[in-house]
Amino acid sequence: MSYQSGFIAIIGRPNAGKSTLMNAMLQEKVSIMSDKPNTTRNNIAGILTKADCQYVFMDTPGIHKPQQQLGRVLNKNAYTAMEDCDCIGWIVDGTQSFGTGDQHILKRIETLHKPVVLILNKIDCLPREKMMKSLLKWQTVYDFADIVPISALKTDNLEELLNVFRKYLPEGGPLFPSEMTSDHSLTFQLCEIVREKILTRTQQEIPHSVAVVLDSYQEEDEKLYLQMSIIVDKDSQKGILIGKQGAMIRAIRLDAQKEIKQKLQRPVQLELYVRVVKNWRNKADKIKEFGLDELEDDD
Ligand SMILES: Nc1nc2c(ncn2[C@@H]2O[C@H](COP(=O)(O)OP(=O)(O)OP(=O)(O)O)[C@@H](O)[C@H]2O)c(=O)[nH]1
Repeated sequence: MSYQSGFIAIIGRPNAGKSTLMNAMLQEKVSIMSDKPNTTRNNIAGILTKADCQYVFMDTPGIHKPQQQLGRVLNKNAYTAMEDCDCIGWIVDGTQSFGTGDQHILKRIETLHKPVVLILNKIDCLPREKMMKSLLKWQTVYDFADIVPISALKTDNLEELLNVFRKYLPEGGPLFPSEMTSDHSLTFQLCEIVREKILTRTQQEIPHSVAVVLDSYQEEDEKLYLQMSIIVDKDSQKGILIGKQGAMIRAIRLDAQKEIKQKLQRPVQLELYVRVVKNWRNKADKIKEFGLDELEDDD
């Protein structure tokens, strides 16, 4: 039997469960996850290699109505993945009904003429009757190549989803080495771990206002010394992130340090600094500098 390989863009509204799904399919954490919308900012490739097939999943930022330049860049990252893939996996939160956000995604999809698999997620929260109703509704929305109900969180029906995706991958050899699970650098992954811990511990505007960059990376014997900057766009946010007597930043540092240690299987010392770059989310050069706009800006 011949080998198949190709790109699958996992798209959807913020919080639909894109990153949870991708990590569950890969059985490895390649994308950070949180209950805050717009957790994912970059297109992240997660690579799953099987004996006769290689899936390259693109986890994309949630498509939303942008308020800032950063929001426009995030949407653009998602649209590019949709244009460049072999198959689109549109994931929706099954507990929510079809809304204007979905309408917007639909309009984009209609222009692309690609196979679209509708993934009805969070069925662990849906009584069977509601799930059937929802499936019927989605069938009327578009001529989907397939519709697959799943729970990304409970890893329910994921084998079926992989079998469905496979139908739409072209014949061809592996696109990446079989041992590779992500296309992002270690630096990117380490900064994302820190950002995830910030998202988990903070509320309101903070999660959307931060960027994390690596300032220095040094190895001494076995130990790794990392210095990172957390960028925020207002002085008041700096105060919140540092917290009372430094309690918040200490907690974030310890959470992140623990996960980085586990990931790298070696001793790690992490230092974090909070810097204010006023209104950075509206500055194209800063968005690029912080690694969020990987693409040429053509609109
Ligand atoms: N109950 C339930 N919760 C889920 C499921 N999948 C994801 N979630 C939760 O939904 C929230 C958002 O999940 P993410 O995977 O970060 O969503 P996302 O679509 O990547 O979000 P953005 O990066 O903001 O676009 C998290 O709190 C997840 O735990 C599921 O199958 N069932």
